Amino acid sequence: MTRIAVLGCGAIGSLYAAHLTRAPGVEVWAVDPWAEHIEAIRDHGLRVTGLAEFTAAVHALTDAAGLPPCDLGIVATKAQHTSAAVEAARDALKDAAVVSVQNGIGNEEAIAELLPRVIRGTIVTAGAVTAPGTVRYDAPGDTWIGPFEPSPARPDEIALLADLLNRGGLTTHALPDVRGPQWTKVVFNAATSPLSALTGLTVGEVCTDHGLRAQVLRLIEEAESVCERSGITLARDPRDAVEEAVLEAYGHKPSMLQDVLARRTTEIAVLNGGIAAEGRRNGVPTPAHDAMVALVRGLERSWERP
Ligand SMILES: NC(=O)C1=CN([C@@H]2O[C@H](COP(=O)(O)OP(=O)(O)OC[C@H]3O[C@@H](n4cnc5c(N)ncnc54)[C@H](OP(=O)(O)O)[C@@H]3O)[C@@H](O)[C@H]2O)C=CC1
Ligand SMILES: CC(C)(CO)C(=O)C(=O)O
Repeated sequence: MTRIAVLGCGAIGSLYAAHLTRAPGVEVWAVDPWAEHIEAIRDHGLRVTGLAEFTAAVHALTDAAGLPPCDLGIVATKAQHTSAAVEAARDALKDAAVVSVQNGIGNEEAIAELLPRVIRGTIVTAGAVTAPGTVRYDAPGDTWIGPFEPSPARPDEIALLADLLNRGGLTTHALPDVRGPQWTKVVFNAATSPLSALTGLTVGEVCTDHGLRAQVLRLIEEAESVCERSGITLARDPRDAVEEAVLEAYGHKPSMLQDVLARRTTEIAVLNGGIAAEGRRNGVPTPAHDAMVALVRGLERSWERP
């Protein structure tokens, strides 16, 4: 039996937790502070709607102190909660290989500060929690996992996680180096999510609006210059990811827009902020990404008004 902890049981954590229960010999434990959601999962199971329709039996907790020792961990909180979530689950995960399925740059570094064996991950799966205990699966998408170079998980652990995700129904690729797919996703998110968050438009609406599309392309070009200078080879042209999003996820509200609608702090610091920081390290100017950071931070600040 493989015991897997999922830290953060929101949209992505719920999708990964539910699908993993479909792999043979897996026990899934999910942790999330949202008491109503956890109670609904305990009482009725975790319900998936949309692209897949099933209900999964997941052990659900509001406090990571109740986790048993686990073989694998999946971090699916927003980036700003990574350290707190992993710290709380540290005992249960001390012998586990732990993957980040989050967006942005720096989550693996945060996990590796607390745990010894880390898996770099990136995903294109999309969804949203629609009611306590229910997650809607919005867009299909692959998952890429591989060693986090400074504190790598063992190859057999990475292969096991890939196998279980595949058997659970989430197409997963285990690669020796996941930086290309990860940066491709980061560039896509940074080029589209803040524009969605600032306008309230879905990813498809942003990418098909004449004026906004020009900004999307400008953000992509700027990020490509950063990657080029840093020696990061993107796995694909981010413009193709934009076309794909229009076709496959037109109506999806990116998680950054979901945050803005709920007036929660966004992940702008690890998306556009991550690209801008990498640019600064290597002397590549990033005025368009800097503007996105300033605008989204300004929006967040406006919520502080009484
Ligand atoms: N939604 C999507 O379609 C996609 C999201 N992603 C990425 O996946 C990651 C997760 O996003 P998403 O699922 O949308 O986010 P959600 O906000 O839906 O879920 C995150 C959950 O983590 C919980 N949480 C906060 N702090 C802790 C903690 N200390 N321990 C355990 N749980 C905690 C949150 O609770 P609370 O709300 O109370 O803070 C929330 O329920 C992000 O990095 C996002 O960018 C990637 C691809 C697509
Ligand atoms: C699904 C996708 C790609 C949409 O932009 C995403 O990563 C998000 O919602 O944060």
